[in-house]
This record gives sequence, C-alpha cells and structure tokens, in this order.
Amino acid sequence: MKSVEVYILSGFLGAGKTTLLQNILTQEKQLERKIAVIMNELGEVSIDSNAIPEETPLKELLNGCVCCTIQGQLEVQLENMLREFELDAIYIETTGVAHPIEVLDACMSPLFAEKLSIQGIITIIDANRWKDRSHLSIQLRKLLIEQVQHADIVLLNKIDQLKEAEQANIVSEVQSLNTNGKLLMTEFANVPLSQLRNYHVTSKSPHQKTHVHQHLHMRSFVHTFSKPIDLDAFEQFLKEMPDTIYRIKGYIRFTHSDKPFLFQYSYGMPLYMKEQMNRKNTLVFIGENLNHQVLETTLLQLERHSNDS
Ligand SMILES: Nc1nc2c(ncn2[C@@H]2O[C@H](COP(=O)(O)OP(=O)(O)OP(=O)(O)O)[C@@H](O)[C@H]2O)c(=O)[nH]1
Repeated sequence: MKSVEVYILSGFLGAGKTTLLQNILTQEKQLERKIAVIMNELGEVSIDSNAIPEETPLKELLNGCVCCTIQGQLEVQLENMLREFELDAIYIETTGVAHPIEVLDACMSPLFAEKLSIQGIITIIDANRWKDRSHLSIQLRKLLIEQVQHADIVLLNKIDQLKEAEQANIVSEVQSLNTNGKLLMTEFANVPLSQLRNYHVTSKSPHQKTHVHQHLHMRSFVHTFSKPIDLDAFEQFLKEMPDTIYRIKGYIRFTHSDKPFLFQYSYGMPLYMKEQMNRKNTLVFIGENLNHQVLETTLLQLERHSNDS
C-alpha cells in the first residue's frame, strides 16, 4: 500500500495559510491527485472551510488547538481520512498559534508509521508582521521564531507590502534562524507545487515543550449580528478596538448593500469581499486577553446605532 503524503501548514494568524492552501489545491487538481484537508481553528465556527472546494474531503478540528488540547482528535481524524478515502496527500492547516512540532508529533504516531509519509512543515510568514514583531508580546515573538526555526520550507509572504531594502534584511534574519530550510518569497502565497514537494522532514532539534497558549491567553470570540451594520460605524469600531485583537474573519451585512461581505482583518488591514451566497452574519475574533463582555456590549451598541433611524 502506498503511503499518503502529509504536509503541515504553519504560520501566525493571518499570514496566508488559507490562501496558500487554495493555491495548492488548484494545482493539485490540475495534477488529478486526490487530496484531503484537515483544518484546525481556535474558534467554535470555521470561516476558512468555505474556501475549500466541495469535492475535497475536509475534516475540521474546532474550538481548540491541535498542538495541545485536541492532539488526540487529530489522530482520530487522520485515521478516519485513511479509512474513508484513497488519497495521495493530506494537508493540515494549523491554527495561527500552533506549535508545528507538536502537530508533527501527533502525525508521527506509530499508528501511522506505514500509512503516512510526512513531507514536512511549511511555515508562512507575514513579512510585515515579522518586520514589526517587536510590538508583539515576548511569547508571541517566541512562537513566530519557533514556527520559522522548525520549518522545512519558509514562505516569506506579503512581500508586496515591503520595500526592497527591507526584504534583504528579513531574508537574512530568517536564514540565520533556519539554516537547513528552504526560503521562498511570495505574494498571495503564490508558489509552484514543485517547490513544495519532495521535501522530507529533517531531524528536529528538541524544543521546550511550553504550552504557548497558556501563556498567551489567546482566545477566540464569536459574534453574530442579527441586523445589517453601518460601514462607517464599523470602521470606527475597528480603529478603536484593542490592538490585541490580531485577527477577525467572517461574514457581515452592511446597511448600504443587499449582499453579505466576507470580511478579513489581519494586522490592521481590513478586506471586504462581496459574497454571492447567503451567509450567517458571524464574525470570529482572535486575540490575546480578549474581554468578551466588553466586546459583546460594543458590538451590540454598534448594531443598535446602525439601525437607529
Ligand atoms: N497584501 C497581501 N495580502 C495577502 C497576501 N497573502 C494573503 N493576503 C491576505 O491576508 C489575509 C489573511 O490571509 P489568510 O490566507 O486567510 O491567512 P491565514 O493564515 O489562513 O489566517 P488564519 O487562518 O486566521 O490564521 C487575507 O485577507 C488575504 O487575502 C499577500 O501576499 N499580500
């Protein structure tokens, strides 16, 4: 029986893991390979799963991080995948705060020794965030560095947002942290599959098994609006919200349009994309030390204010 290739996609919140996965799936489809995806999200709802084509087998691990609280569930899902489908490869998209080595550990269970062939860890970095990482907490900086150090391939993404001189600096920083890995620079995670395949896991140096999240207090918060929101008021909310909210994603309906929008926010940058399908107006917030009560009250006020006439 041939073994199924496994790729682990790692990288901080909003770095471009889902964008990368979409690019990969398009290319894999052209090669007519049978692919499955395992997606792990910190929150209780998954927004990214809508980005995966319907014909691709998908298992979701929600409401916890695969590298600690739900490691056992990853093993179960891998087993289910192998039982249910004839596959060429499985891509595992980890949460933005996962420690890739612990995800690797879960895949290396003796249960799968003959069935899985672990191809490696692909870490994607948001080049801008990397440049400004001194603004992050020590724990987050440490996590970013470890995601780079343990990667077999590092994609330095969002280089469209960097000046050329900055690129050279970041390249040498990343190379000095990971001398064995391969470094590629990307825009919108655009990379030929041939550059990502045929990489085998190098022996990993031991790492301190710190449960980063316990120190980070990284939390997710989900809110569903029942009515449309005023765009200006929403943008004002984004400006005023705590800067420890690193990531927002979901669907939102505005008063000026009858179509919902897919909303993405990472590292201060909002992005709105009109959706054709009807979606529940649910946003997922991910951040450190989120005060759920304050956030809930503010969002309810925003909804009331948007609908006062
Ligand atoms: N300007 C720019 N934006 C990008 C690039 N790559 C991705 N993005 C945008 O960055 C945002 C986050 O990208 P995702 O692919 O969802 O990031 P992610 O790592 O899957 O995010 P999480 O799952 O929340 O951790 C989206 O709005 C993307 O369109 C890039 O190279 N340049």
